[in-house]
Amino acid sequence: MGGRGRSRRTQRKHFRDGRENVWKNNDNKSEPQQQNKESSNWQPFVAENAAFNEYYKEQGIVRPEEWDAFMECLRNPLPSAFRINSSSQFSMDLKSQLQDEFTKSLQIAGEAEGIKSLPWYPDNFAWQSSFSRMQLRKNKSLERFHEFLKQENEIGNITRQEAVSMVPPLFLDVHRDHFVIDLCAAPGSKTFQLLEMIHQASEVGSLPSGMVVANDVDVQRCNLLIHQTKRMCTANLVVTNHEAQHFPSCHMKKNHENVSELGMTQLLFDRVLCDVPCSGDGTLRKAPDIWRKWSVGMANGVHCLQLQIAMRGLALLRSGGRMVYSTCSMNPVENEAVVSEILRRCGGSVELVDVSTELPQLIRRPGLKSWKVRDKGVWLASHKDACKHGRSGIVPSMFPSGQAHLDTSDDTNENPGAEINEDGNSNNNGDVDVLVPQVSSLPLERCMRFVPHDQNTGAFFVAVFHKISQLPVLQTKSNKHSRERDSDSDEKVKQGEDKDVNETDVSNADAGVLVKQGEDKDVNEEAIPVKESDEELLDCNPSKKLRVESPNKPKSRAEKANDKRKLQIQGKWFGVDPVVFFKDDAILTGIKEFYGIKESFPFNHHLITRNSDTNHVKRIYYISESVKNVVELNFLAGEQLKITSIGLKMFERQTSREGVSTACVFRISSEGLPLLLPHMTKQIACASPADFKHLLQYKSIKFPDLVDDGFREKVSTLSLGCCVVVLNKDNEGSSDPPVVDRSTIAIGCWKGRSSLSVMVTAIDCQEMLERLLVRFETKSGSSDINCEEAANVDDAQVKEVSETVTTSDDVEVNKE
Ligand SMILES: C[S@@+](CC[C@H](N)C(=O)[O-])C[C@H]1O[C@@H](n2cnc3c(N)ncnc32)[C@H](O)[C@@H]1O
Repeated sequence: MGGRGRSRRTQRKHFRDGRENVWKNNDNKSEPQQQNKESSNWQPFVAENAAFNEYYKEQGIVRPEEWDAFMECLRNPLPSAFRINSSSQFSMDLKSQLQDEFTKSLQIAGEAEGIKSLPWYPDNFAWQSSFSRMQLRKNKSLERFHEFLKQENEIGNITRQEAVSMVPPLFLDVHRDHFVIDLCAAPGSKTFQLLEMIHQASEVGSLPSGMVVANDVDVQRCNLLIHQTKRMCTANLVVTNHEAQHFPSCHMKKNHENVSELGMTQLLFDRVLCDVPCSGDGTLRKAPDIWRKWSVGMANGVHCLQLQIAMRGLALLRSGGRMVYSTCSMNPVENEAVVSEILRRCGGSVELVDVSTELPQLIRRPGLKSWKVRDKGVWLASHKDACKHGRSGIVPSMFPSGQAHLDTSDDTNENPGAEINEDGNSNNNGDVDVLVPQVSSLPLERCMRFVPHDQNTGAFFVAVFHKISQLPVLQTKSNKHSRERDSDSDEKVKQGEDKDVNETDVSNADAGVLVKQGEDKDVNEEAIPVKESDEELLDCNPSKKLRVESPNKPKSRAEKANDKRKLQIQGKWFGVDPVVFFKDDAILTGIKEFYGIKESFPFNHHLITRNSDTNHVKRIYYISESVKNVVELNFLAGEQLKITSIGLKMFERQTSREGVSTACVFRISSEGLPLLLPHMTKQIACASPADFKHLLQYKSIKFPDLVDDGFREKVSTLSLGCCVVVLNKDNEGSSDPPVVDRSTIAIGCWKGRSSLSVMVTAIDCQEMLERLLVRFETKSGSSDINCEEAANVDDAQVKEVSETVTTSDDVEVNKE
């Protein structure tokens, strides 16, 4: 069924402006220069950075003889790539169009292909073009292809995504029944991919038993994430807004009476994706401003956060589950160093998976076993060097051995340590650390490095972990730092919040202290002293506290004045509408009766709103069984999750400008229609291809202008208000209600007093028209859908859609 995705580009704009388009200013001659060089602040990008060269040559990330090819590739703009949404109704049509039409039309005379499918991506669903985004925008001969990409991306039939960025979800091995969390998810291209995997091969009208939690700390970027994932039209997604390293445990108190009913007591995941924030130098080809900004400090500065996030990810992972850690950075401090520290901290409870036999066509290189750390122009081969030089920001886990050098008291002056200074000259004083960098004994060759010149991509790093058993118990500290943290927690308790498992888990996860593993041991139970070195690591990146509303907090004047919104901030989290199960029996019975929703469809307990005031509910969202369980658990755990978006918009309150009084004020939203239609028995009419096409073309048609008598008669029997028009593909008699399958094409409409109007956005109408034209033309050469009857409909007769069609096109954050 059609009608995927509502969208506008506004929300993407600020993000795009920040990250892309930067090649516009690039002086690189491989791109046409379109910038007005007269503009006073125009600065060419220089694709060169001496510190970058020095750093990566020394780290040996590519062999010396490859260096030039590596740099040459990095200086060239990234070819644009995209993925067909495998769960889209039109996925096969799109694949055919790419294979049959664009592969030929984009072939550069006598040169390589203009587009080709990526051989390592399953089922030819991922494609890469030979053109950069800039070329697509500026080159007239690529206009049709560019329009195709934009439209299909907006609808949700494809996702434009860098090729190597598609790799991490592939190694997660996601199944339909998996609970998956994407801890750093915005802007959401990997979340979208995960959702596709969950939904793959779903029967029409049914939902998978798995679900995805997509989290990001940044509210703006969370909005982008919501915007991206809305295109997927899924009831199996929860978007949250937490610091990943502090992601709540969300488990109910032991012996809670609802435990058996719910079947789960704690929110654990089968799959965890940690696509962590990073220095991003793997994206140099699409963001050449990084050439100017790059410094070693960028990587050193995020190492601790990356580690904390990954450790939290493992704590949230079920035993037996898989976690993928990835960055778009080439820096070993953000990559192999983090992986090594994870392995050290987790002992035998986590292993690095050898995935060398998975996706054999994907070219990858093994992780580094040896590297050095650089700080403020000085090379450091061990933590000992860092101590000698008073480099407090450099922590033991950045080095291959991970070993802390604790005693810095006497030998600082005695042996200032070896170093290579800013000019690259050795200041070595005889300390072998620098000359012979540490070599890790961990199986880091199992990590995967993707370098640009191997398959004309960006650079990426991916490591796959398997959690064998519960992590070693991470303990509360008995020293001054832990006391400080404890006093924070105490304050929270005083403020009225339950001392919950989260906070304790958070500090423990931060500490990441290794102690003996205890079966079924609660993380809170034991207190074991920790080494000072762990304290250093813990403290290297202090994080902000969760912002929790305190019930006893006196109200500010602004809050008092905001009484109208009072009900909407009754949830636990400031600024986030509460998640409320919609239980208004009268409305629900009315909806079920109006659309003839079958009893077999799981309905009543699957509807939620974001408004406690049920009399003024505008939108009702549908949630899958898996998401319902998570919401219920979250309530029982004291609303640990800060949920910014959840579920699939299924019904929207609709008013008619004509003043038509309808028996049901809730219309079916385009997003919800594909799921609901197979379970509906009323308010459905089957249209001939000609009438269907007219509706898409003219948006509103007066009853006498409907071409097909049978369709006109059927429409006359429908109640006033929302209805569904299904395309009668073969133009033959169909059952009533029609049999719905994956190929069924349907649109939401509004039956007014004198006309039938579509309730689908313009872009969805256009897309559907185009797809139908292609399908019908291919099938019969000259088809009904391509008929000229539209010409008989006098344009003057086609008035504007008379009813208010409320399509919230911008990012909708499940707000009322
Ligand atoms: C590399 S991007 C993720 C890209 C995303 N996975 C995708 O494929 O579209 C890293 C994200 O981490 C988020 N982030 C940064 N610090 C974070 C934290 N402490 N917790 C959660 N997210 C964080 C950033 O806002 C950013 O959106």
